[in-house]
Amino acid sequence: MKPPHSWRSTFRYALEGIKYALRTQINMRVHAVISLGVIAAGIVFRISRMEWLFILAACAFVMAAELFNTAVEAVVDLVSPEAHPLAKAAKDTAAGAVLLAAVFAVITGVVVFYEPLLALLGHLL
Ligand SMILES: Nc1ncnc2c1ncn2[C@@H]1O[C@H](COP(=O)(O)OP(=O)(O)OP(=O)(O)O)[C@@H](O)[C@H]1O
Repeated sequence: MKPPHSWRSTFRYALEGIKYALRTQINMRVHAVISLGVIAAGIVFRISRMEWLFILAACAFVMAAELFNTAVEAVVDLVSPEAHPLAKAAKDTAAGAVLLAAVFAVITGVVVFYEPLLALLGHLL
């Protein structure tokens, strides 16, 4: 039996996975940039503690879904490089999870930032 990995190496492998997704998936980079922008907006607009929870959950949800999607794509490409209906089902389902998470994130962003953005526009115009 293989010896268990140390906590440190488990963490390092997880970071390698995140770096792999950032390097190979443009969508992951887009999610990361949008998440940073939304976090900056949260600081600027001084959103409430509850709003922070929703915003951070939405960002984490989208990026976790994208990481799972990347993992599914890698496994499918490994085991079924040629076209197969189950390969299609696996990739499409994983992509569906990302879409669902992204829709939740957009709704969360609108609910949280709608009023402060409107107030800011009111000041500027
Ligand atoms: N082996 C396969 N068999 C059947 N259909 C496939 C297969 N690979 C991909 N597809 C179909 O093509 C679509 C796009 O696949 P692809 O691997 O390009 O995914 P992607 O989401 O565009 O990934 P990437 O982010 O790497 O561009 C899948 O959602 C699926 O419908």
